[in-house]
Amino acid sequence: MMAQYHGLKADFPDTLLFYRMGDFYEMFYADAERAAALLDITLTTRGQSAGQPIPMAGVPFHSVDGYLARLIKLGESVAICEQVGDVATSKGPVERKVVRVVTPGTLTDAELLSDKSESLLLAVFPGTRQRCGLAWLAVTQGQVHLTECTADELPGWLDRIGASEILLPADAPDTLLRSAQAVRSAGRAPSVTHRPEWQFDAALGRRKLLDQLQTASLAAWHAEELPQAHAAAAALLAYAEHTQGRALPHLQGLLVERAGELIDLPATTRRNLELTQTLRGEDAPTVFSLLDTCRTGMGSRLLKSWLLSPPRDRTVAQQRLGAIGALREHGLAERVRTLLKGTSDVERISARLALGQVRPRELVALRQTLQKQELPALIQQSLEPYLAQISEALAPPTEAAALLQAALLDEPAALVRDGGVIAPGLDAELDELRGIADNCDAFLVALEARERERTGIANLRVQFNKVHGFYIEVTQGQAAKVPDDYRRRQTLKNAERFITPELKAFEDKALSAQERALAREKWLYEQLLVQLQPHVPALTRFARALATLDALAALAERSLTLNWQAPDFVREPCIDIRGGRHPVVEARLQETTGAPFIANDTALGPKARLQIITGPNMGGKSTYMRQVALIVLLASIGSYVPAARCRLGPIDAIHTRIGAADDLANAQSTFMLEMTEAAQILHGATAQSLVLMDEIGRGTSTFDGLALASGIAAHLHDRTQAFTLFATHYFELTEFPKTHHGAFNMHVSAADTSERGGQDIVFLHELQPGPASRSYGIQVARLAGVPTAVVNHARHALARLEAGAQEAQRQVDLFTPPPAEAAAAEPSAVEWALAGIDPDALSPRDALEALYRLKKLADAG
Ligand SMILES: Nc1ncnc2c1ncn2[C@@H]1O[C@H](COP(=O)(O)OP(=O)(O)OP(=O)(O)O)[C@@H](O)[C@H]1O
Repeated sequence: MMAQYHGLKADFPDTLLFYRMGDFYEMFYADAERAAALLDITLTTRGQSAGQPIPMAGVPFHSVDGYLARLIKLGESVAICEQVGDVATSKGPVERKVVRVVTPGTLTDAELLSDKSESLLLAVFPGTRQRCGLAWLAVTQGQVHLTECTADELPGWLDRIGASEILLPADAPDTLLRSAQAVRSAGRAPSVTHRPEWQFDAALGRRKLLDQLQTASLAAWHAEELPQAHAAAAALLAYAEHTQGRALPHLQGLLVERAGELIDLPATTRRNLELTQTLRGEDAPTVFSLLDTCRTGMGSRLLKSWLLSPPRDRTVAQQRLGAIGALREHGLAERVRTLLKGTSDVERISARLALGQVRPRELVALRQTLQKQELPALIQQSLEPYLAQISEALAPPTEAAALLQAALLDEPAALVRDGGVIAPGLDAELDELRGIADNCDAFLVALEARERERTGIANLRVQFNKVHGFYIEVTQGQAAKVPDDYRRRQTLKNAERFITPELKAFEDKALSAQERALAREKWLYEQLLVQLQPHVPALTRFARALATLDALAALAERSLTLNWQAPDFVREPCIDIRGGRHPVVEARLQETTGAPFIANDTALGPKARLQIITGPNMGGKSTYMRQVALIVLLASIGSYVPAARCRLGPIDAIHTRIGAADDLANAQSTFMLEMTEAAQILHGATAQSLVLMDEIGRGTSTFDGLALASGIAAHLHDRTQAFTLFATHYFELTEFPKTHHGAFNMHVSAADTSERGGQDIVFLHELQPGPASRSYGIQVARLAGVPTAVVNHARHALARLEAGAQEAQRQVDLFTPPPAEAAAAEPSAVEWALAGIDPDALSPRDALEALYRLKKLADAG
């Protein structure tokens, strides 16, 4: 047995091997020690090897899911090895096989997956000449995604994809490994798995994709010219198949994603806007938790993917807005949502069906969903084109429904091996086997009656004994009358005992009827899965339509409940918002104090593109800036927005530099992090980007900070020309608009009632034109309970400082650009890029690409 174990383990050196022994999965040697530590299970020993006891640890097979879930969370992978041979006929240890490998990026088990998020597997091929290929998928979805990018762009892509597991070639450079390990998806680093280099082969990948899509060319997907991505796809598909122990017939979609198609949402933006996680790492309250009133898991997952990947092109958003508009009418959204209640997760069930892992109860849930006919009929009533399109895809695959109806009991057992899954009437043999087991006597009585009639022997008897089994007994006097097909089994003094082919067959069946009924059910179930396979693509389409409708209906419901309005998209550059609100803060206020949220306007355009926002702490600056970004994002995914009106021009990115959380894990100081993020924004933002800068520079001394903040504001205004919201505590910056025509001052209002005999400062949260008249830091400190003596001290110090500062400011002009020579001393972006090009090493295609790149840089500069 240990020899068999070692043979199997050799194929999975880095994976925990769960070796099935009776009712347990056992682990040995280092696996046992690791699992015992991770799972807190007992480490024992078994037998000896080279004079040493063999460490062993095990988990019971019936509770394996819980242990798997814990191991996967810890980033481990597990190879499940089952007994596949027949215990009764095996000589030596029963044949065993690894039937599948459970890894963080290839989960399919309903118990291990979250309803609301995908578990993604990503393969990265470092490629040649600085061009990387990426291919990714969720095994529970039907689509492979491809892209190619430069090495510089890679971290951005890794962040956006947020894979649970990343495949790299064994010889991947260290920089790539570090980039992969730096990604955080839901607060966790992905597990990195190395695969042999030869698996990253472009020709192989292309062929695999063609096979998967059953097509002769990838041109229809615009995926022919992506050799690096093909190489990644080769490793991706091979690994996915390897883990599932089979082909993945349901992967029939391909999507090429190109940089420039999506609005850029860097990881910092996703975090700062608290899109799917709060800054503390919780799931709620977030924008997604507020939006997600979907009725199904697949709807929630789709909505989340919409939120995180807003397209730049407005076609999709317009389409969704049209559908939401129609769903808002005549209570259609609510009717749809009522019908969607109780809908099963068709997407995941279809994937598990394709992988042969689906359980009987999932199929019954699928059947119930397929039998609901009201939804397409209801949607059909709407004349809205996108809903009409969805309604067509919502016609359930009736043949699959019929197969399921005929095959399965209404309340089947949880597992096929327990029996009680297949419906009566599907299979005569199973019905008979069950009949025998349930009703052996009745069969024998009926047989006896038939044989008496056939032979004319009135006292013929059908009987059973343990030694001889079933027999037909005829008295000696009547023995001559027996038909030819009677075979003598035993002769007694005054009776003959016979067996007939029919009775022999019955005997075989009866003796093992129950066992055989179980085996037959298992076989029939497998047959059912085979028969259902051709319907998987239709089921996947059906699932997609349901999920889309669910997500749209949720957005429609939200827009009605939260009083949101449809945005307008325009060609001219602008962000024009009337009565904008921060949806999450508004909802929180309503839940807690019941205080109203104060709506604010935003008017940004080419001539007024940089707001300098001042005002007291707690005044609402961060809330205001985030709300603008959220309204832009929500509009871009095709949702209604929390505003009375919103006109929005083209947007290519939302950049944010907010807050000052130390990134201790990466050993970066607050200030270093602040500047790294600022640098990324200054390099990445364009005139179509929205940039949020919250108190940049406060991580260092006043002069340093102020000088940097003014330099950054000037760059964003003069060079980048992005739409910028620039919140600051440096009053000096309120002078900025005087010399920069595209900048203007705004402030959040507050009233200090202390001077009028009141106790507190009152925040009005209203954004008003012009700079704040004064700083309220000291009032806020008093509000927070800082001792009066300290507050008084601070007041005096402030008065002295202000007097000094006025004097100093007269002498320094912060916003004068540096002398021309100093600026020229630094090479421009184009010069930098040129220095990095070696003309002799370029192919004609690369040269052309480089030329385009340089041109773009020059234009941006
Ligand atoms: N428009 C608004 N209407 C009602 N309440 C608001 C509004 N804006 C902000 N608030 C309330 O004020 C609180 C503080 O807002 P916010 O964090 O935006 O202030 P801030 O000016 O950025 O403060 P700091 O400079 O200290 O970060 C919010 O948590 C919210 O409860």
